[in-house]
Amino acid sequence: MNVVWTPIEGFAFTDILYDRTEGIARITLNRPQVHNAFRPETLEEVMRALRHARFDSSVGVVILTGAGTKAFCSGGDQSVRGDDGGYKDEAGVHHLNALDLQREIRTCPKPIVAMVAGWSIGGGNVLQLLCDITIAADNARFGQTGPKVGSFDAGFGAGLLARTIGVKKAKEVWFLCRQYDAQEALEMGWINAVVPLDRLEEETIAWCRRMLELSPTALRILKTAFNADSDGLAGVQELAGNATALFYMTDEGQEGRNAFLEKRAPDFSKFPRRP
Ligand SMILES: CC(C)(COP(=O)(O)OP(=O)(O)OC[C@H]1O[C@@H](n2cnc3c(N)ncnc32)[C@H](O)[C@@H]1OP(=O)(O)O)[C@@H](O)C(=O)NCCC(=O)NCCSC(=O)CCC(=O)c1ccccc1C(=O)O
Repeated sequence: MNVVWTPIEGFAFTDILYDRTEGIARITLNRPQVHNAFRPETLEEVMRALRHARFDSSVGVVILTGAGTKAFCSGGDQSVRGDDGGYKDEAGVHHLNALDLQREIRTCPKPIVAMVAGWSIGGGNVLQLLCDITIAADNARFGQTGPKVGSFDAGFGAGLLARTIGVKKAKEVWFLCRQYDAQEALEMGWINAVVPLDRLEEETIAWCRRMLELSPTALRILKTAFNADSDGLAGVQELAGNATALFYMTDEGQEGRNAFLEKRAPDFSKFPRRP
């Protein structure tokens, strides 16, 4: 399969690549010299691209991946980890903005697919976990290193992992800091599929194409529903926002607005009171 990727113009990214094919936008972490470890600038760029993909109505699915075949992402770049509570940007300001990206992955109303070759480690593996679907190559290896390098992700990194692979396994992952191959990850329910490395892109595109054939509104609301309970009231807010958006598209919702604008009493009598 020959997929033609077209760069998306208008950005001067240094740490990521951003391109598209059909209705699929692809964001590539592009720091292969450090196994695609992220620094604050990397995460800002991913968030900019993700927001752009979100508001581009011709995009239905987003792929998050890493450059090359050796790594998806090895987490926070330890060489810019500072002593003041975060990772330093080029101006010396400390950030923990992986957490911002985590939330944006969850609240993006379009499915996000992690396409993983090689290492998926530390905060990089948490990003993989947060993606809606993960397709891994047979050379992929997954793990958390926090307790080894003086870090931890006690938010989604622990809680969502426990929901995904079970509490005992999640504790094992974090307490032992072992690495797991793609087949083991698949058996744990950590990822969705393992494919030969040379078919990774083809298979990922096939999964994306399937989602592009389906109702975008149904996928959008299902994504929100999967996150709603673990996001608490913010999750309910998002789910409810979808209901409001749909209601705004109905004659009944529009009657209220029209009556206000026309300075008359609304007439809701023609709308059924469904059982
Ligand atoms: C991934 C490895 C197991 C791969 O090992 P190997 O194949 O032997 O390759 P190496 O020779 O080790 O690596 C090649 C090259 O890359 C450099 N490198 C790799 N990973 C990193 C990294 N994370 N940071 C900086 N540099 C990295 C490595 O030094 C080599 O460079 P040379 O110049 O060639 O020597 C192995 O590389 C490995 O274990 N890497 C480290 C994995 C790790 O511990 N990552 C950090 C985990 S902590 C984290 O990610 C927290 C971030 C986070 O998201 C977060 C969490 C909770 C709250 C807030 C936050 C937040 O906002 O940050």
